[in-house]
Amino acid sequence: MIWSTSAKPATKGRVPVNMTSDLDSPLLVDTVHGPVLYLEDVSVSFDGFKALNNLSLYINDGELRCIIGANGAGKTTMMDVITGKTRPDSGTVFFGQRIDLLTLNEQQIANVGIGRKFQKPTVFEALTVFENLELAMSSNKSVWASLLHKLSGEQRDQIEEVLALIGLQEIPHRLAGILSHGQKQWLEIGMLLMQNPRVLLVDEPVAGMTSQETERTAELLVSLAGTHSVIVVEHDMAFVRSIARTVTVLHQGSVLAEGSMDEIQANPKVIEVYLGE
Ligand SMILES: Nc1ncnc2c1ncn2[C@@H]1O[C@H](COP(=O)(O)OP(=O)(O)OP(=O)(O)O)[C@@H](O)[C@H]1O
Repeated sequence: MIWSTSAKPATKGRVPVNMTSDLDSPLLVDTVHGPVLYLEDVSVSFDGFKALNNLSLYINDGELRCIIGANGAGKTTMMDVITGKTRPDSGTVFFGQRIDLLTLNEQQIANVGIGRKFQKPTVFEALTVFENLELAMSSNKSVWASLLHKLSGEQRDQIEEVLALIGLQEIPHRLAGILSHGQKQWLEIGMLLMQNPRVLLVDEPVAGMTSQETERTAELLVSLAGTHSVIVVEHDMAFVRSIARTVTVLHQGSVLAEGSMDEIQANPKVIEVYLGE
């Protein structure tokens, strides 16, 4: 992708790290002139080994992007860089035009609107579906303070809305511990949604799911795109085909190819290093 001068993030308008109070609202994110997420020339080395090698990646507002790549291609490292878990050795990572993610810590990055769903669900098993969502809404309170806090009508509406989105509206009072694997994954996506993220990073969402659960997850992620940008890292190619508009193939820490699933599968470089394995 070629950047026009106006579309490049303005380094002059960087948000300094100490302005945490201003970073609570996802509304700060300015995407009028460009992507919601902008990674350019990002490199990460572990003991001299380049896990990311001048990686450049641009995610548009509201798009659903699938990232694929063989083991060790750099997918997890890429997500770690976006979410502040790993600091790159070099490169630029912006959220919208103004927010330099490399100046923020993990909590601040979550607060400005980048949510991450790890592969393994981490719901509170002893609490109900509803309580898990309630808890996810309030990032600063303790568990008990959150649960004893009286919900406003608006908050209740938000929980009901998310329950419907994740398909658990019939079972809000079921303990999370007895949900199926798929339901736990949806609940965790719901917990992320309670924070109103602008960007959602989702790691292998359908691993271990039944085919019915996989189908339901595809519908859920597709329905989230538009109002959120959704980045899905996934190995299941049939699933990727079922949801993807644009697929990015990572290889040895940089982008090998990008395009529709048909373009990717016909790309000789991709066939050689990944699909042809
Ligand atoms: N903390 C670390 N220390 C040393 N090497 C690391 C570390 N994290 C990742 N690597 C190496 O960097 C490379 C990229 O790893 P990464 O986990 O990003 O790949 P991946 O595409 O997510 O792979 P997978 O599909 O297996 O999860 C791998 O060779 C990995 O061994």
